[in-house]
Amino acid sequence: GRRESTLPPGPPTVPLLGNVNIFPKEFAFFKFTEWAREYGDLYSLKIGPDTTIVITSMKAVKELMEQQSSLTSNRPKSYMMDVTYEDHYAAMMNYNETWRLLRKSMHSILTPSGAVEHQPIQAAESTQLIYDLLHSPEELYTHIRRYSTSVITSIIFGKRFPQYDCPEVGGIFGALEVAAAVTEHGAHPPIDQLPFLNYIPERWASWKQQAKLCNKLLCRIYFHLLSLCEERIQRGEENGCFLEGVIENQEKYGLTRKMIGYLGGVLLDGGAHTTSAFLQSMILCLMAFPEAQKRAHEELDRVVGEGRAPRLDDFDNLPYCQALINEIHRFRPVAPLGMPHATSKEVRYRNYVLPRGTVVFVNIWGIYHDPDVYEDPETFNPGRYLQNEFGTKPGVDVSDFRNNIVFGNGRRMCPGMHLANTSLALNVMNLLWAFEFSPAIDPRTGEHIPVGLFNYEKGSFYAPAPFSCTIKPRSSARTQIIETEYAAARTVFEKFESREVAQTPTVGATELNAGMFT
Ligand code: HEM
Repeated sequence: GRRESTLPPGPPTVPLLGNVNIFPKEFAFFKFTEWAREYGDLYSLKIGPDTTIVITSMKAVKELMEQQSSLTSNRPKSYMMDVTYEDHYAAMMNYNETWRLLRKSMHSILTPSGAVEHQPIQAAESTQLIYDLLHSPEELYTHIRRYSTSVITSIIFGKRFPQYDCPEVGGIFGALEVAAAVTEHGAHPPIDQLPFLNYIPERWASWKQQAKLCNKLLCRIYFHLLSLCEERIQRGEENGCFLEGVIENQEKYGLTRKMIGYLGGVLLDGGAHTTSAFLQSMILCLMAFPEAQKRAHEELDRVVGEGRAPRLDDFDNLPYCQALINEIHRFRPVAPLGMPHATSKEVRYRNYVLPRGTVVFVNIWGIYHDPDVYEDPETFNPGRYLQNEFGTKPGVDVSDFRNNIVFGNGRRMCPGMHLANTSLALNVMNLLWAFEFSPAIDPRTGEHIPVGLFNYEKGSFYAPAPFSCTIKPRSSARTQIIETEYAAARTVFEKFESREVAQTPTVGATELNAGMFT
């Protein structure tokens, strides 16, 4: 547990455990940020004999995660991930030949030109989102979840979900929440660093039961969706989804059926929760900072007007909406600690030596909330991104900055980034063009319910806990247009709603309701 002299500094250690006793159990980025202010932009934590480093500056991200990306692109060994994904995450996602083949197979979603093919379903789903909000605004939270799940399952598996109460959608989110909770760092004992913990029998080791159950829940969903895709191919009813291309090239890529199911699953996990967390945070910010909402409304009125709905090509002419997206990423990043990387060999950086297997966190929260870099970082102010591209204070050296840090770094950069950017642009435009969002009124007091800017769920992703909100359409002309656009979107939906034979699984409601994870 003792810190080697060749490591960056960090909090004092205790014998054997190192820093295990002070490793935060939830919302680790808050503590990581406090430590960054004390120990600097590169510090280390000892987790038993293993080393973790935390990076909290754009300069160190560039020098270590990008310029030395060939050494810092592994994923840490993780018992929870191995059980949850039956070893497939490690097999597919470690930086090896399989990973390279998979990245190749992801071409149709990875590249900007490939992602363009999926825009029609993204636009149609976004239309359904505003249609749903028009008709049942009180279900905001579940409408956003339906949207983000349906758009990703359509693109990846070719199957859409028109309602939230399809058994799959609730199941997907239930399972993803469980997965995010059980795989959160600090949420369970450090089994990877202290392997003797693995000898604890399952009946006393709640984390073992949770990982197994999580695997069961996720598997049912992934392979159910894969069967639907396979059936469609057999019927000759392909709809251009991502997995059709993978199945067609299965031999070329050397993938088993199980790997294909997990590949789809990993993309689903990566895409559903993130997009919905972003949109929910956006609505919280719009309620809490009405001035920002007003400016976005004014810009949309000027550029789009109320005679038609926004189109994707409007986005280039909407600098304030672009700034709003950057500010939401900064203010409430969906993955405040990204996803941890690990070093594949010994790495030398500054005057330090980081051993092979060092876990590396990029503390996105700490970078984006640094008062030396951002004026008043705890205030939501999209305008900062109009003053300069990176929203920084005057005089800050921005030579190492980039705005897509929220999507990760180096060779592991998020493969869904282009799809996500399209989704965010479409929804920011549509939601703000169509509605005004304000805090809900407490029926007992008649007062506004305060906006819970820190009322967020635990887990690897930072997503708001369910909240209420008043949503008003901005004009009857817009209401009319939403109805017409939704009717037109039906033609896009049809091919993602083909008849099915595969039985819908019971997606773990019993286990979830059994309160095993509460
Ligand atoms: C707002 C939206 C999103 C955000 C903020 C986001 C963020 C991230 C981050 C921070 C990582 C870790 C990168 C790293 O390790 O350096 C990641 C990885 C990943 N993302 Fe996203 N993501 C988003 C949307 C999506 C979408 C739509 C998809 C699917 C189409 C997706 C699929 C994935 C996958 C599969 C990985 C793991 C890649 C690997 O391990 O090599 N993400 N994402």
